[in-house]
Amino acid sequence: MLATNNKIVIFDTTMRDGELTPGVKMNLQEKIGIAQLLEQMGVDAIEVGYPGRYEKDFEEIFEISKVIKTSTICGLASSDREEIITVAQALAPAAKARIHTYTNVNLSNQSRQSEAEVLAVIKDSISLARNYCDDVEWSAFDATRSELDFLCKSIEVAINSGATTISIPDSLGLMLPEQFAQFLENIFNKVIHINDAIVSVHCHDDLGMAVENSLTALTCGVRQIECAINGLGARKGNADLEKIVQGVLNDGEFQIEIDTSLISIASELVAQITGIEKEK
Ligand SMILES: CC(C)C(=O)C(=O)O
Repeated sequence: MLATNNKIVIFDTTMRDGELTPGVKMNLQEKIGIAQLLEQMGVDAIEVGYPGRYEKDFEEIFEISKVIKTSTICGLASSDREEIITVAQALAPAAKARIHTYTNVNLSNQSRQSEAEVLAVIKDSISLARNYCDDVEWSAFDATRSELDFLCKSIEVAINSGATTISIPDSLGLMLPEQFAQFLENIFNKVIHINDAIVSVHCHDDLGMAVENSLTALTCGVRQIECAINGLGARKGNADLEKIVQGVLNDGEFQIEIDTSLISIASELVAQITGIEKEK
């Protein structure tokens, strides 16, 4: 069943996935400047870092959580207990906090765990995150290379365990728009409680399809798009925030609350900090 609400949540990952762009590192002051501009712009959720993996990200999330009031501040963790507790501690000062936790659902990638074990990991990690935070996003890492029935079972467990946003990443950017739409439609048809959570997409641009795939996803019921200023992100990057916002506005069917006049200022600021100009 399709979602009926037409509000699109804009989730920015310039400072988390964007920091995986080859050669890019941002310091605390730079991240504070970017976060303030994203907040002014009206970005709903700002992902600042991954403190379980990168020590410097703890202080960045903690300090940015003190200054940002209207946008949700988000930090990433794997399903590991210590990583979830660390991100919860980093988010402690936030007015609006989100724990984003992920689990690899492509079992062909890891022969160590059975389906039942992975489902238990999903349940335990999300339940733990919910003890700290009412707003928990769960990402099905490598979803587009996973087995569909297992992916759907995983999503059902994630929702039943308290995830409020479910993200379906195209982690390696392998999908073409029609394929991705069919894949998402299958998920919406098979997961019984899918409309109890906001469904998100996180598309990588390896085939140059991140923006098109993300916008196509809206017609399938997706209501959050993960994107980055100047399309920064691992390998070829993530969906470019400016193109996503413009695409949503042009469509006219969805509601979005972004001050578009600030996007070029953010683009220039991020280009100056990273040394990477936006591709036209
Ligand atoms: C952790 C997840 C969201 C990710 O970055 C990816 O799948 O690309």
